Amino acid sequence: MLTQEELKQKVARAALDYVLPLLAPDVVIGIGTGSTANLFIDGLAAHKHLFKGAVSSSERSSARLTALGIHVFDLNQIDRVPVYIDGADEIDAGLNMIKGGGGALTREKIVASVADRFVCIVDESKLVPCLGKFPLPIEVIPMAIAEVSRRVARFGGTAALRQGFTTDNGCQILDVSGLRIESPAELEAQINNIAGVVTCGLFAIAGADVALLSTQQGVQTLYSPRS
Ligand SMILES: O=C(CO)[C@H](O)[C@H](O)COP(=O)(O)O
Repeated sequence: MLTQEELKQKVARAALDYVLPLLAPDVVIGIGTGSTANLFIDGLAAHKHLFKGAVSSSERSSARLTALGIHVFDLNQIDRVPVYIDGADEIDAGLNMIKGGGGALTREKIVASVADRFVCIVDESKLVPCLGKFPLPIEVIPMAIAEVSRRVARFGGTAALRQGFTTDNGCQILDVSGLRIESPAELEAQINNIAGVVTCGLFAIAGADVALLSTQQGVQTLYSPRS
């Protein structure tokens, strides 16, 4: 029986196998945030001579990439990102996700939106029939915390301020529990439309294109029904 850590290592290796054929001297790849993404970064470092560099979804990942000798570009300098590799907190069969457990959801959404392909790397504990057991992170402009909390209560959720945490964008995170997420894309649009919300951690309007799912039986590849 593989541990969750071993499952993460296997999916990080599978992500490396996925990315290696895409690497070329002019290629900049997108890299996410979290323990699974970290394992991918560590494996990628051995191949740094094969590609130009990376754009990253957090200061933490940028620091790790830089320390391993992978050049990190400002996204404003880059016009093409062939692939974005990142984990998730929950993913469903339609490759809709909840992300932001590490608080990097906004930059994750930005880098993912630039990338041609979002490849989500998860262990099987993250695959759920319906999103919402994992509290939904929402990045909020600090002055709007009380009002956004009241607004999300209308969707059936209870918001808790993530204590002692400030995002890379100088904002705060509300973690919303108790949501029943039947239409993830619809809820994503509704929450993102609340004044003061930077973005919510639902990735459903544009979910992942591919998921590499690490199971006890091996790594499975799932494709988005949208693609
Ligand atoms: O969205 C994220 C960070 O904001 C991560 O992708 C998510 O929290 C999964 O992390 P891990 O790979 O450590 O389980």
